[in-house]
Amino acid sequence: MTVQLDDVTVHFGRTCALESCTLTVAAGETVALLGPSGSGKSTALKAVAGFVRPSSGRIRLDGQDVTELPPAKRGIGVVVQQYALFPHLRVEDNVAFGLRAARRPKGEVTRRVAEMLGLVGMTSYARRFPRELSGGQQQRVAIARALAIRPKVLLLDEPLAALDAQLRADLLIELQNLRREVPTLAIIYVTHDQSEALALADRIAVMRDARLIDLAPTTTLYQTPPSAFTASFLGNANLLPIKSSNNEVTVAGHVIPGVQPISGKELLCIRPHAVRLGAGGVPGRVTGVQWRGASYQLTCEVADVLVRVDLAADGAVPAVGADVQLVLPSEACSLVSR
Ligand SMILES: Nc1ncnc2c1ncn2[C@@H]1O[C@H](COP(=O)(O)OP(=O)(O)OP(=O)(O)O)[C@@H](O)[C@H]1O
Repeated sequence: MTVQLDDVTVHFGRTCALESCTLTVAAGETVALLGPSGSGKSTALKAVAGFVRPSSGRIRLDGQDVTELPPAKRGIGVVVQQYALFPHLRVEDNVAFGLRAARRPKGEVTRRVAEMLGLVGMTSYARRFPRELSGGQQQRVAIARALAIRPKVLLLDEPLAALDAQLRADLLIELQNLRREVPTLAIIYVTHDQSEALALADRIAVMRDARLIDLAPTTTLYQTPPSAFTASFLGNANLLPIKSSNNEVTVAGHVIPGVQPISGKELLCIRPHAVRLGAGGVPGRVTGVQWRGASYQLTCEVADVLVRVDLAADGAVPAVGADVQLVLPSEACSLVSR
């Protein structure tokens, strides 16, 4: 099922929580809404679910306008950060809840509950109460419950935020498996954690100050971000001031081969792992060396900017104070606006 936000604006009193948001998520596609706290991610999700009413704009599912439809009639599965299971119901009854509310036949409910618990690896916990489960297990049950009604759209709002690092990693893998097993599901995944967005999403929509500012396939956005904000939000980024003239781009007076100027783009973005040390690069001086286990991170001063460089831990590492040349391969460079 295709999910469409068409020029959706949401106000809470005087606060504009979402401004003119337009986004289409195709069947089988996962789009992450990524952005800092308060940027409007949850509001966008709630507008799709029907929990908040847009001040203007329309929500469409497979082209059908559902803006006026109550949440329960939209056939959407929702999972939020605080698992919100019914505490007095056993796991199996939590998962069965939506099916029973829809008055599905008993045999079907039993079959479907078993199927869903199998999908999230919780079959042996069917008779437990939520309080007898870990956070990660509760979140698995919440996902099973959301999927039990066979929604064509799944909305996930920071589903891993309350979990510790190991559980987050485990559940991220489960969600990847889920995508394979329910290949037509459209998923909108709200997070402020770029690693979750990178791991899961086909496309990422970056939100800032109630606006969707950048939207592109995940790898494109990571490798060639259009703005400094998106570049930094998606991971470590060096953002180096450039000068453009005669079809050339220079960093600290040094021409970067293969990079063409673009009007309005004043910074060169390159990830620390893409910078190499070698002859013919931009001259700099090492000001810091940090061991990170699998790599070293160097800080190098180039003119008056600091450039971070990741070097494999098994190679030669220059000492603090050493003069180096930083090679910026053109295929790893993108020009971004401030
Ligand atoms: N029910 C509400 N009443 C009033 N203001 C609200 C309400 N819900 C959200 N807001 C405001 O709308 C803006 C966007 O909030 P939203 O929850 O969508 O952000 P978010 O990006 O999901 O943030 P977070 O990552 O912290 O959950 C914020 O300024 C918030 O304070």
